[in-house]
Amino acid sequence: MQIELQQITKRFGQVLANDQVSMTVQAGSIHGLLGENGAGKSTIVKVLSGFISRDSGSVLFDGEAANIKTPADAIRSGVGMLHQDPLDFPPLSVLDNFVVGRGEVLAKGLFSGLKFVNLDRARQEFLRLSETFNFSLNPDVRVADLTVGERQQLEIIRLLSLGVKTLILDEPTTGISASQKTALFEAARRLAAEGKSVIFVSHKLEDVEELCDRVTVMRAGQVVGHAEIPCPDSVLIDLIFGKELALPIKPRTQQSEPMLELDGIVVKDDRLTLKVDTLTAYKGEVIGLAGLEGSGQQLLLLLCAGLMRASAGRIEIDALDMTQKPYPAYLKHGIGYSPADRLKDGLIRGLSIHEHVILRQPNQSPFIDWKATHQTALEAIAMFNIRGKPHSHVERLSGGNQQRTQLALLPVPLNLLLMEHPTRGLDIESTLWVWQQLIARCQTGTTILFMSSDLDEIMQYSDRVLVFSGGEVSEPIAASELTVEKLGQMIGGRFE
Ligand SMILES: Nc1ncnc2c1ncn2[C@@H]1O[C@H](COP(=O)(O)OP(=O)(O)OP(=O)(O)O)[C@@H](O)[C@H]1O
Repeated sequence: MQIELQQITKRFGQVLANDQVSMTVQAGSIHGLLGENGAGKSTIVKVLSGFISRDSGSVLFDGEAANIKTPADAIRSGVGMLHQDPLDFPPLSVLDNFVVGRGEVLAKGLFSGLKFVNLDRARQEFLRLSETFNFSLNPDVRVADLTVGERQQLEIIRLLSLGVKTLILDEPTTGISASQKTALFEAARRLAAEGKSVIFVSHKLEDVEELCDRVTVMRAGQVVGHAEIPCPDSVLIDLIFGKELALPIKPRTQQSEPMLELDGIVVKDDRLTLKVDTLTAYKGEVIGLAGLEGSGQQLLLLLCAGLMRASAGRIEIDALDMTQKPYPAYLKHGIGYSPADRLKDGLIRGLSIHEHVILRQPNQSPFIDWKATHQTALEAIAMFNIRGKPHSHVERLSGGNQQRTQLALLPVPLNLLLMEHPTRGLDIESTLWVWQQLIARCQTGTTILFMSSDLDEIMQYSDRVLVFSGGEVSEPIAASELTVEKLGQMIGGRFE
């Protein structure tokens, strides 16, 4: 099915998110959609998939005007979207999620609106599709127990079973393993070979170059260009940002004064027991935590942030014994935490940037100084280059601007900064900018521990790396002694 978007305009209040956007996606192609944070990519694909309505413009499927008002309309017309955070029902089983949105009308009369699902037939179809795409999914486990990559696989086959001919993937490679990414790319290529089309929204140029046939680039709500792949990185970067970008350089840290010392640590959650015999992180050092999601990296970060207690062992930060101390003691001792799920754990939906700034102020007075805090919010917005106003609600900011807001709220100075996926969902320029800020903090003595599923990021910015595999942790390894291939093997459990 050929898709044509013609002069789509969408405004949110004063923000012109899509300004006369036109693009054509050919049947049988994989079409990349690139652009910096806030460029308008999610808005245009949400218009196409019926999640938001356009103000003006038209959508044509195979030359015919399409009237899409809801996601169900879009799916009926053959367009389905895989969201960055899959829109599934975690307490239900995989099979129950698979049958959502389908069924046959069997009854007439009083019950004529009801649809019935033949679960045996659905199971057969589920297993067939799962096998076709090499997705190893168990229909009987709860979705809450799946990894992000498996939830994506489930959503893909659910959409395909509903007859989708154009699949929109919104940043699908963040937070999934290398093998899941291979299976995802193979599935996309298979769909294109069958004459279906894939729209691939991403910030990762290497993924776009590996997968796409052509790309459309957006900036500030408008389409600024199209390119056939292969295309040099420099051309794409120039289209995306309108300028060249320079990599921030991190000087290697001298291992002198310890900042964090762990000894005989055992920390558990309901899935995993993590043991760390000894670990010393030095002032100004960056330690990258590599591993599949759920291998213990987050447990270590939560422990060091005082958000989880160890069942054994000792933790010392900047020469102070913090073992079993409560969370406020960690805050007071200059420990900062930046969670991956910005809207669930980092920021508060429904509150503005200004209100977040107020919450961060030390409350020496029972009264709020609205004028002074408004000024502080303005300064944070200017300093962190946030595209938003003090009164902007955080859930309305683009992903990149939410991350900038979260960083702007971290106290200065900090002894220890613990970060989950510091640049997940950020465009290249924002990623470089975030690391510039983090490197500047290290130069004033802050120690950073960060987890990331992006092995290049781990290699590029870490002084040393810890590899996690099923609760086991490697010795710290100098990043200079690692390659991405070696790191990949270690993540697979080959520590020797
Ligand atoms: N529901 C909304 N209400 C108000 N403004 C919104 C809403 N959704 C998006 N915007 C604004 O529209 C602009 C485009 O946002 P959009 O999410 O489409 O960008 P994006 O290119 O997908 O960014 P990112 O890569 O960061 O996800 C941004 O300025 C954003 O703040």
